[in-house]
Amino acid sequence: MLFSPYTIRDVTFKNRIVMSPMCMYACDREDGTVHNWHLVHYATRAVGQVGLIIVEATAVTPQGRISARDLGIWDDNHIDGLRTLTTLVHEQGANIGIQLAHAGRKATVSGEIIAPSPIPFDETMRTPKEMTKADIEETIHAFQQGARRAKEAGFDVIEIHAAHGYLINEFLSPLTNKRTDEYGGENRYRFLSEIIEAVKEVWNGPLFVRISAHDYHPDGLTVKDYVEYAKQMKAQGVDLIDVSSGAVVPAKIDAYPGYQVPFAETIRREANVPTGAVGLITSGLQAEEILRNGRADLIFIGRELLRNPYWPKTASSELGISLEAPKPYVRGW
Ligand SMILES: Cc1cc2nc3c(=O)[nH]c(=O)nc-3n(C[C@H](O)[C@H](O)[C@H](O)COP(=O)(O)O)c2cc1C
Repeated sequence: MLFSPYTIRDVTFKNRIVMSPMCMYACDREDGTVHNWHLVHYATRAVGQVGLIIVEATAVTPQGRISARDLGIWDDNHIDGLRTLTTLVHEQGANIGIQLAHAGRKATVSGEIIAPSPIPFDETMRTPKEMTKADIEETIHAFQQGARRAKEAGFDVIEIHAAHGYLINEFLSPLTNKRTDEYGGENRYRFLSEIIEAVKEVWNGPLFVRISAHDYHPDGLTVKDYVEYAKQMKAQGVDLIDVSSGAVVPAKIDAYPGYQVPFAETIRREANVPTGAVGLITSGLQAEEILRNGRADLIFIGRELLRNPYWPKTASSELGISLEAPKPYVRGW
């Protein structure tokens, strides 16, 4: 199944292997524009026969950057570089998506940082400003403008980053959202809901949302809560939930092969929505097991693709499948 195509809306990925979004902190001029590094890095994984490449967390506002060297999509000037990137990846036969992100209280750029509530991540981080209604509206609009620019740049998929303790995740979790207005309490989902709505006004392609399905804290959210959120996302037209976990509050995570797969499986079964599995998936057999047992629909590979851009080739050999080579490589494949 790993090498069978998968269709969402009008886009068909040639296999189920997804390059997980990974920050490169490689913008040269600290202005968020695509650098040669990004072109080489992503195109290499396309040559390596990854079906769908999801470009790293890309900031929808300058203050929403995790670091000053993050990619950005807050200005129309970013579109040209991103279009060069999508063209290059398409030429190598892969699909390409982008992760739209706002770091919230985990932003490390200079200037004010914002979050649903004025609570710092830990003692080393700054205290964020509590967002006003106007801040919330502006940020939702920034996600919409980011989606519009992603469309103009030629991306096939948009992934909204609602995981890892960044801004949207901070609204979802009761550990970080202490608001008493209509974005807090029972309505912690509202911010994400309004972002999805705003994005869908300008984007009708495949839409993924990455979540942290467990807060790893006694008072935090668990996968049960995320089954309910996932049902709402599905009702709003989200096509796939990319299931990660943690990083909302400092907590030790016991990471072992496939440690997050049970979350993807539970959400897939109980919310009846396609899921992506991610986290220490490093072998073809492991990926095949996840797909065949109906635990997820797509397999996201992170660090293993940093070590080995030809991982799809490695996985196909492991599964005894012959994978077509890029033409110039036929003699050595
Ligand atoms: C260098 C690096 C950068 C990352 N940046 C992002 C990111 O931009 N967005 C995101 O959702 N996850 C990010 N992650 C998490 C990965 O996408 C992935 O979920 C995680 O590494 C677990 O998968 P793996 O065991 O296959 O690496 C990053 C991970 C690494 C190692």
